[in-house]
Amino acid sequence: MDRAFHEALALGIERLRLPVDATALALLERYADRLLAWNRKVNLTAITDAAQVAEKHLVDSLALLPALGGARTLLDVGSGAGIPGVPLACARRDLAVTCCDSVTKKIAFVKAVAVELGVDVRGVVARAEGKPEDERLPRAEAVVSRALADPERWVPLGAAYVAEGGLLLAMLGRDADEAALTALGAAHGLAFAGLDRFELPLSRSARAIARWRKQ
Ligand SMILES: C[S@@+](CC[C@H](N)C(=O)[O-])C[C@H]1O[C@@H](n2cnc3c(N)ncnc32)[C@H](O)[C@@H]1O
Repeated sequence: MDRAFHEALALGIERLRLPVDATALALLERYADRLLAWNRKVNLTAITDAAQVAEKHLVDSLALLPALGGARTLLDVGSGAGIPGVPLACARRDLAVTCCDSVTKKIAFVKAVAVELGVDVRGVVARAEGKPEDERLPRAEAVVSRALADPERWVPLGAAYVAEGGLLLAMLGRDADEAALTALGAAHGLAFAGLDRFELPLSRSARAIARWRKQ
């Protein structure tokens, strides 16, 4: 990967004060390299510029690290090429990650890259419809999705996969509204646990991460 990739990754990690060690940096670089290599044959991402991959895929995923707390299992619903699940597994090597997507070729990439990197990521081809047992999907201590659905659809769907006492996470943009998110969670048995706003340093894109706890 080129210098712009390394600078974008380092800047994001520094600005957001993310706990990413040297081993994780090496794994993240290999993940980005494999993503772009596969992307020449299989359509996995519209982003092909290395610095943008660093910021919009890697840093955006790693921004979830503080929100995960002590969770030991993570389910990423609609992971596509493994985003955010695989970057999180690179940084938190004690975390058991399941990536699920309804598209077989995307999960084929997730499985291949997990073996190549030696990270704890399981890929499952499934269409998540809120019935974890029928879908061979786990109930996890943290459940997340990126770019899958708006909060009104994601909260009821994602809540079905959260273990008792676990966290549901939503990756949102500028419009995130704390009062609406609190009410939405309450309607589905979730206690609102916080909204963290930040900005991606290069693109200056506004982001927010919402957290709810299953009671
Ligand atoms: C816009 S892509 C986002 C992919 C990835 N999370 C990212 O941020 O790059 C949405 C993905 O969700 C998958 N998807 C949509 N609905 C799904 C469902 N109900 N269960 C599993 N995967 C789903 C699609 O196949 C697609 O790969």
